[in-house]
Amino acid sequence: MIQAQNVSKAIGSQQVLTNITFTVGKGTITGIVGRNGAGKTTLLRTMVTVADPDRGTISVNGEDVFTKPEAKASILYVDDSVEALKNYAVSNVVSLYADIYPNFDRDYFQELMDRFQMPKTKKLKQYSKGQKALFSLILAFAAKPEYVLLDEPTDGLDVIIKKEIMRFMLDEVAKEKVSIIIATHRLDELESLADQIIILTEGKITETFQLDELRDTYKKWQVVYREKMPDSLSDHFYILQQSGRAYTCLAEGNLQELEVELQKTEPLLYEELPLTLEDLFVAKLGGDHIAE
Ligand SMILES: Nc1ncnc2c1ncn2[C@@H]1O[C@H](COP(=O)(O)OP(=O)(O)OP(=O)(O)O)[C@@H](O)[C@H]1O
Repeated sequence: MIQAQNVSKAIGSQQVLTNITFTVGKGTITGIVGRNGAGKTTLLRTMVTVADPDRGTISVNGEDVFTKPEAKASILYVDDSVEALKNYAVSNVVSLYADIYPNFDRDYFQELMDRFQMPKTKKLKQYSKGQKALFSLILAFAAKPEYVLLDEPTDGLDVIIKKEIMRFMLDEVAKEKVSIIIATHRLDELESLADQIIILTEGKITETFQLDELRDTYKKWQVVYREKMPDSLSDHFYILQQSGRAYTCLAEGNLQELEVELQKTEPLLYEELPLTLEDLFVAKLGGDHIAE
């Protein structure tokens, strides 16, 4: 388990992180979502001690990462540093990783290279931007860390590869019990992936959501009335969209009771629709916090 407690950091005169507190459990995926400049990268860099906090602590399984090097060694941060190695041969970069990370698994590395059909080039610079991003991920997971921190991991990747990577990450979490923390400004990419979402706004955590709990408390329905939706429903039903007499709404609370309430209003028809993260965010935060 990683725990950040009251982490604060200023860069120059700017307060970049303020009282950041959260927990990441073993074998889970956490999304840190925020707009550009919200402090996501600074938070990840602090977690791997590249940046020092002014206050607060970060621990792995109870051990402080700043005082216990072995605690830090279980976290691997994937940024764009592969770009800096672009003049190196692929084999040299693999050797470098194998030297740094004692659990690096060369067979698994090769398996992943084949799975993602990575071209057998000699130099890293022969990879496209997307292939370099993919290569960084392959290196990271082949190193078999306990925690992987990813900064905008799917930037520059096409839709098909993105989907494959999402599936791959879910497999890794299920199979290897690795925990993944993804910093992103794309909420939609965390759909059906994250267990927990942390919203970072101007360096502060403004919301933390456990997705299981959210899905137990919300339901989305499309409801059509002969005339309009009765006012009696509006307290527990958040209208996401209205088109004439058809409403797409989100119900919050005791969902069984609310469905009975809905039936009592005798709609012409109503049906349940799949819930998306974006719906939840619009309902919960009024749309202001959706990172675009
Ligand atoms: N080395 C630095 N010098 C000065 N300011 C910095 C430095 N690094 C970060 N900042 C400032 O800290 C704030 C947070 O930056 P950070 O890169 O952590 O945000 P981010 O959420 O990762 O943004 P993005 O989504 O654009 O990558 C920004 O306002 C940025 O300008």
